[in-house]
Amino acid sequence: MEIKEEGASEEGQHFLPTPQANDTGDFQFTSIQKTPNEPQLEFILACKDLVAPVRDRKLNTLVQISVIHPAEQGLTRYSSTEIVEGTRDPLFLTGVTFPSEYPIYEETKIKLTVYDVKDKSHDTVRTSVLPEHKDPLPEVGRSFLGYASFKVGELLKSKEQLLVLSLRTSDGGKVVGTIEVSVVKMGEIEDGEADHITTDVQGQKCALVCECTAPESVNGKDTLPFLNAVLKNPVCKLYRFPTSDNKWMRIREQMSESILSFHIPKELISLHIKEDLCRNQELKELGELSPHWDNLRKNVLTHCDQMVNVYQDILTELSKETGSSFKSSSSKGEKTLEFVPVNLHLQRMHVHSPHLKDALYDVITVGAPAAHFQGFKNGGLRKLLHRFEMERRNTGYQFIYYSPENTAKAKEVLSNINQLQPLIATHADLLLNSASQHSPDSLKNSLKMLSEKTELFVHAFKDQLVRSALLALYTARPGGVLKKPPSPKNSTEESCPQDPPPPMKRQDSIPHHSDYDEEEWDRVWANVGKSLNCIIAMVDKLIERDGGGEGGGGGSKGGEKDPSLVDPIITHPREDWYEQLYPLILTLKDCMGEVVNRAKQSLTFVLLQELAYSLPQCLMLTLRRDIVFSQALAGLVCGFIIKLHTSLHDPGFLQQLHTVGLIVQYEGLLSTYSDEIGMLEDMAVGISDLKKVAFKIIEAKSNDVLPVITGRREHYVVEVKLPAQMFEALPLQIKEGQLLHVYPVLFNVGINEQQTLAERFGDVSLQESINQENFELLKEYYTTFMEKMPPDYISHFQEQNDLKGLLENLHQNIQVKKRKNVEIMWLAATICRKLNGIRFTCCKSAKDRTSMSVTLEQCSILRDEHQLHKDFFIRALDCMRREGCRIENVLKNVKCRKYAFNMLQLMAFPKQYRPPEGTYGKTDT
Ligand SMILES: O=P(O)(O)O[C@H]1[C@H](O)[C@@H](O)[C@H](O)[C@H](O)[C@@H]1OP(=O)(O)O
Repeated sequence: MEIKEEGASEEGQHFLPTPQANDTGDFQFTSIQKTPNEPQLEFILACKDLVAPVRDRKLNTLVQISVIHPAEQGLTRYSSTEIVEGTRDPLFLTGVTFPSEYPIYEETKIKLTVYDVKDKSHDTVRTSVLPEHKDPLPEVGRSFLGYASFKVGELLKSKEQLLVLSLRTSDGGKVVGTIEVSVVKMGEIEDGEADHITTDVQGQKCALVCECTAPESVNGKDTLPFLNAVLKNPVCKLYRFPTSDNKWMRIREQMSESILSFHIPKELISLHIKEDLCRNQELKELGELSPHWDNLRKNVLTHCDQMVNVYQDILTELSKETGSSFKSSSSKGEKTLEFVPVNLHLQRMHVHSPHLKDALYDVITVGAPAAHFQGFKNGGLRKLLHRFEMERRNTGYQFIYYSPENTAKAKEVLSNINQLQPLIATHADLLLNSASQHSPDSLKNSLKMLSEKTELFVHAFKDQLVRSALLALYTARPGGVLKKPPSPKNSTEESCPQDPPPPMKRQDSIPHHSDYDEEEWDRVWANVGKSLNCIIAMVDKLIERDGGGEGGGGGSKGGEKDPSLVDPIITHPREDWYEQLYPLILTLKDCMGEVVNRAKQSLTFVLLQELAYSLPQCLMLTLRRDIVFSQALAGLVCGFIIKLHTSLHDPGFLQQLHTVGLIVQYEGLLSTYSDEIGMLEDMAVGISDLKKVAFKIIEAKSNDVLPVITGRREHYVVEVKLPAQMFEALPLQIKEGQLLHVYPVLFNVGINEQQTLAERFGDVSLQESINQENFELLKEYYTTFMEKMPPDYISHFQEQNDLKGLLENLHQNIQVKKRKNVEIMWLAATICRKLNGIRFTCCKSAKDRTSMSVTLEQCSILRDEHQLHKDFFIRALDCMRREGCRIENVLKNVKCRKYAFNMLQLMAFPKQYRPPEGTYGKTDT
């Protein structure tokens, strides 16, 4: 068949197969036998004896790979190799990979077109995916040398899965060299596995025999279906690079988006709505207040109700985005997508190198969590929150100042009450149930549970804040102040609502009122404990008299019984336990109800104070913080799930997970200049807020594997589901639902031209203090890690890693005032990887600077951990930046295959962060 390049579309579309792409119509095609979730076909290319159109011209060649689907005549551009310079026998380091989802069959035809590139700066100026051209695109800066084509089935059935094809001119006549196509299989155990292409790589003779050691199943293939439920639209790229001992390593780069980008924000917004509705209800139930406070409450409620509507509208809009898994950089300012992280991806590098175990290196790349729609004119959260708090502390009246810690405490106690009260009621009912069954063992167990929960409940109120809030609320009640007639201010307040409000009450002069009976609260509160003791005593007595008294009730504690309360109990042989216990349980519930009532109202009054000051501003700040947190959380959950799945078979990791928790390290590339200062301020708070998140692993009971979030702004629990088989293999502590903690740290180093301005004329103190503060956090984590992990683990760990040295080095680099000190990022990332942590890289859009950084990190790992040949470091870097996943990321975001840098900008970049010629330029972002 004559191949005509009809309707050739831009490379890169292959990773987004349309539904039609899978539709084979009436035709029956032969599927390729494949390992689940592994690419269907991967091959590498080399040319030999290429004939230059002009004699003596040195050839700079690349191969463009196109696909002709069997049911169609048209040709789809699929990918390209890198340009290999100055040789007639180019051996390409960039290979070709067809992911498992790609509609490829044995009948699919592959066309390989070889070009001679004359001007590299033009080579990647293939900008748009949209226009469809009838004829081959006029190739600026390159000329056609020859082409060859083959059917996938021919390659797969060929001897040793190798084809040597003649390259012909476009009229199909003249042979202009040969091209070798060789199938590769990553990570498969093959004795004496060999590459068959022998050639000279840039004058370096490579022993082209890959002596692959049996690789471990780094993919955790059994966990992949589960992981694939959250990862979507993978893009895969394949490379082979020489090692320092002249062997080959193979690298597969993969980049996937995640449906968590949208799922987590939706979950979170629903929780905010629930939390705020509940708070609004509690404000309404605060009871009668004096006119000043009542007006304040009305005002607060009006605004808070409006705010709930705002969240509801956003949720409605987001709910329309069913199935979405990617927010592009160009949508970062869209109001309805504010809660969704920008350009979130898993960037994975799978390395298969001789003599070493296969290894996976994951980085989550995402735009810095920031409130783009609200903008950065007044800075970001770090500054805004600080300023707001200072103003609140120092100005105004009309409200009582409670510190942010006290406000947070009030929210925590309220939430504990809301959780514990129904729990205690349930356990009390279970106790009655056991009593009616006359079962001593079950009675003891129920009592144990009831005692534990009630003790927690009583403990929740052991706080001075509740006392002071009770008094404050007392004085805010209409009757509360009237009891003290001598105060004219107080008496007028009741009769004359228009009068000026009472002066602000400072926290350092916590409300005090002589008529207020502080001990009343103590009595109410203590009654809960007392009524529990009555129940314990009664259970002990019932069991004892039943003849089963081998040790008393499960919950009783020496000295805690109040005999005066137990004595009046009249008992009978084989008495009705239910009847004996029922009134005591009723009393417990009543006492608890009383405590809950008072505490709830008083703490809600504390929350009223928080909202009362500078109301719209306060709510906007909360919204901003929620937005930033949502973006950060979506990334974190994605990172956590991926980490869990890839490390599930590592007992050391699992132990670390439940004894120490996980370090989560963020690399920021934002500059401390102009708007990006605000972004960094948002990001710093968003990441720090992730401390409020804990994970819990639960067994998946259905096909719905999406994580579930519970909690409220002060504390969230993310439940991650695992299939039964995997769940069973977990350590007991994790299976029992122990909360798993994360320790986020952020290190930022601005690298662009804006950072140059900041360093010369601006201020870098924000970056300095963030790095300093986060270094302390990282050090704390390391100390806990060393303390909590078992000694034999630690001694082995220390043999392998000099973490102490790395930390010292990082500290010195943070202290030293060196411009664009990118060593900080390398050290922080290395420490994170060695500590089994979750890695993130962020810039404004996670598109350009992030791409430079992750590709540099990947190649540095290949150099340091997998003996990448030192002469190939830059070539490997250029391959990844030119034809790898990250250029596809740029294309996905801005529909243009160019990093958004210009020459001037790049001159300001540290050298290793500059992309190769022809891959950057002006784009419409
Ligand atoms: O992915 P980023 O590095 O945040 O993209 C920047 C790019 O670095 C910069 O050179 C360019 O001028 C744009 O500002 C890019 O940001 P966009 O958000 O506009 O893609």
